[in-house]
Amino acid sequence: MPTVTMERVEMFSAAHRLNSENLSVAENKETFGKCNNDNGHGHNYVWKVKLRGEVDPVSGMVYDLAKLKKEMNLVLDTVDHRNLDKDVEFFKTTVSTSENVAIYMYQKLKSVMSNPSVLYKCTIEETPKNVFTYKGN
Ligand SMILES: Nc1nc2c(c(=O)[nH]1)N=C([C@H](O)[C@H](O)COP(=O)(O)OP(=O)(O)OP(=O)(O)O)CN2
Ligand SMILES: [Zn+2]
Repeated sequence: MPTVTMERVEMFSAAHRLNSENLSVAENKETFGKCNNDNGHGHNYVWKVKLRGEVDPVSGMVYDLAKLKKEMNLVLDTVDHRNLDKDVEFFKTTVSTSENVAIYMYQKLKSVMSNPSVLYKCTIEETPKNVFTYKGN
């Protein structure tokens, strides 16, 4: 059967602070600079989910978009209008860089998808200039 990729894009707003519990106060300042500011800062993140799979001959779809929308919303609810470091368990022990946000969103989505085998990659655009992609490996 022909293989097709499909992509859905969502946005969310969240606050965070780059700080590692494995670094001293001075090392955190040195490593993360302004992003280590005590009171944090925020982003309007863009989240792109790409699926890849065979087109089902009956439905004509790789994956039902209505289903994907619901599943992505379950993940968005955990981060949108949140403080990532304080509200999301994953980031209590993992620095909230966009590399790790991409990993979190990928793993969380995979855990709620009815057919996770078609999940190809998740991309996080922290700003239009800073873009991060995780493919699950
Ligand atoms: N590898 C990473 N480096 C940095 C990350 C990250 O997630 N991964 N994040 C940050 C900060 O959190 C911050 O989001 C950077 O944003 P911003 O200051 O807007 O980015 P730039 O400095 O590139 O923007 P300019 O417009 O060029 O000033 C930092 N590093
Ligand atoms: Zn940031």
